[in-house]
Amino acid sequence: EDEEVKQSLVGFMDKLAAARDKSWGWNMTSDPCKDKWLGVSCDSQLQAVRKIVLDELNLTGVLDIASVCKASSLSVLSLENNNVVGIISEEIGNCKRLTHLYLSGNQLSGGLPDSLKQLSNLKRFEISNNSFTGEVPDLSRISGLISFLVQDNQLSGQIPNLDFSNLIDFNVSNNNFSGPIPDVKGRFTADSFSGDPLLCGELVSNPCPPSAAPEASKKKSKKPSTKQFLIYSGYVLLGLIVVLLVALKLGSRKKPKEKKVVEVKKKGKVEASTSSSSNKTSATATSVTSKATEQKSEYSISSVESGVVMSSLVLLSSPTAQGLRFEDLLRAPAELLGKGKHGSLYKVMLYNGETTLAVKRIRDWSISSEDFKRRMKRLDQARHPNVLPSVAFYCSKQEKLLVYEYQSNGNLFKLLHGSQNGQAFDWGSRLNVAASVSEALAYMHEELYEDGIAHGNLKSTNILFNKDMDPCISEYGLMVLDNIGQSQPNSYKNNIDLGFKADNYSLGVILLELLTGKLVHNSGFDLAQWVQSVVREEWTVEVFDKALIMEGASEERMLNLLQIALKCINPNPYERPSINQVALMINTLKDEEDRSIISEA
Ligand SMILES: Nc1ncnc2c1ncn2[C@@H]1O[C@H](COP(=O)(O)OP(=O)(O)OP(=O)(O)O)[C@@H](O)[C@H]1O
Repeated sequence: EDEEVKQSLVGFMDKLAAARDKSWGWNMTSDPCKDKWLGVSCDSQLQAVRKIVLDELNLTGVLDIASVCKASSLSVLSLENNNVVGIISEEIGNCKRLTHLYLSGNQLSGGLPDSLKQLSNLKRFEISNNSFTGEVPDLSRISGLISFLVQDNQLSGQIPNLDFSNLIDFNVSNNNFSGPIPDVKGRFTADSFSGDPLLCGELVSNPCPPSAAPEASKKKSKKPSTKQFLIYSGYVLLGLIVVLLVALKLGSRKKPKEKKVVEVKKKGKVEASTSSSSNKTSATATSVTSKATEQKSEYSISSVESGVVMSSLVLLSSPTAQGLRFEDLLRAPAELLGKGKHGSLYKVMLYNGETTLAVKRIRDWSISSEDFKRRMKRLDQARHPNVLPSVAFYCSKQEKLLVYEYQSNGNLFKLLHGSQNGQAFDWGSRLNVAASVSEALAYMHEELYEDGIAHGNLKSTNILFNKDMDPCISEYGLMVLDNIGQSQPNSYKNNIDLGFKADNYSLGVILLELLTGKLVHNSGFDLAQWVQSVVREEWTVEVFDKALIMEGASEERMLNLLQIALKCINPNPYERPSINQVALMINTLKDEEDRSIISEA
């Protein structure tokens, strides 16, 4: 770990247990990951602290959230059944990757910070048996929450607005909650609400007074209306500022731009010199020459060649693209990374290597410019932390360019099949990838179903690792219809539903890759067929990657994941489960895995 993070962690432990056994580690002369501090688990790739589990250790000190959240990769914090005092401070919002917070059975107090609602990855929130007071912040936007246990505190206000169809554990009993019990979709019984005398509803056999609901909604509707008014005025103001800025920018750029087009026209072609040995294409300013013999930059556009004024680069909402101009892309040194059936991918270094982008050039995509633009803008709205967004795009009749941030940590294919510099890709990390990818895909499917935009080309080379080594699905929605047929031979190209079901199949194949460590296709070998035949012969355990067996990964959970994968690759698309179901099943498995690690620790 980073020295600074280490220092914060030691500070966190100093406050929890000033006098502690030396054998725990937790000091500046050792490393939390390499020297295995008590209760600490690390990410095998990043060597960064992922889990801190310090249950039942008689800790009597103060909880220092600010320090522990300096470990930015922290996903699990568990201090159950100690005697820790203090509060959950606002800095909890810095624990961006936190998925599991277990603080039940302590003497924590104070209100719950508003920043809790920023923890978009949170799955389990368990703080029962403490002395928390006040209202619970609005957690309705944390879509992945599956456990919410806050019983035996002094929380008040209305029951928080959660997605009850997603929750597996829920308990608000023995608090001071009041008002009507929401529709829990038949998933929870009266036990979850007992000991809150001010609650009303059928479940607790305490009918709500007829005035209660309208009163509550009256009160509610009054508050948001002022709030909404402020929000809307904010939007209008923001809109005006943006329009003004754009107008100013356009005004200031107009003249030089016209000049540039004339310049390009005069010079004829935009040229680039290509170094044949390294695939490197450099299209620097000096290479803009009129020599007809030289090759055109791979991603320079035909409209320039034919002298037609080019349409400009459309910048999307990512800050990376701010100020990016099409000319910048044309002039920057570029390296060809891959050339597929439908397009090529370039690594482009801008501003002396300050920014590195990946530019996908797609040819022959029979989509109208309008549809393409609409699609790109729609994709820009559907954002998920595990989906790589496009930062800009360019569209002409002949070709489309899509610009992404370059991810330097490689892709899932390389991690599984390439040389890993001796680093193991362990079962926990594989399950993590499966859970994150399936969740992200489920989110995108839900957001984009109405628009009929599936991924269309999901495979392990399209799962990239970002700087935190979190998996990110790339090239979502660049579906060239042929590709659906490629990943799933029986699909009917024009049917949107089948497009989504094809993603499902592709996800199943990725799960098989994670489980077997084998290539999807290899000189006549077909992974899906092979796994199905081995399972038919009842030699199921034979399919698993030897590295996983050696590591002692749970056979039961590997078998469960295999069952999920087999459901996804069902030859009948309509019998495949939805990605939402798949994500839920994988997350339950991951939770079991996390639980087992916590109980082992
Ligand atoms: N934004 C990115 N940052 C870094 N590497 C990327 C990025 N996007 C793609 N890559 C990598 O570049 C290589 C080439 O990508 P490309 O998309 O051309 O090929 P592919 O994924 O194998 O095939 P397809 O054309 O079917 O998508 C792949 O190894 C891919 O993982």
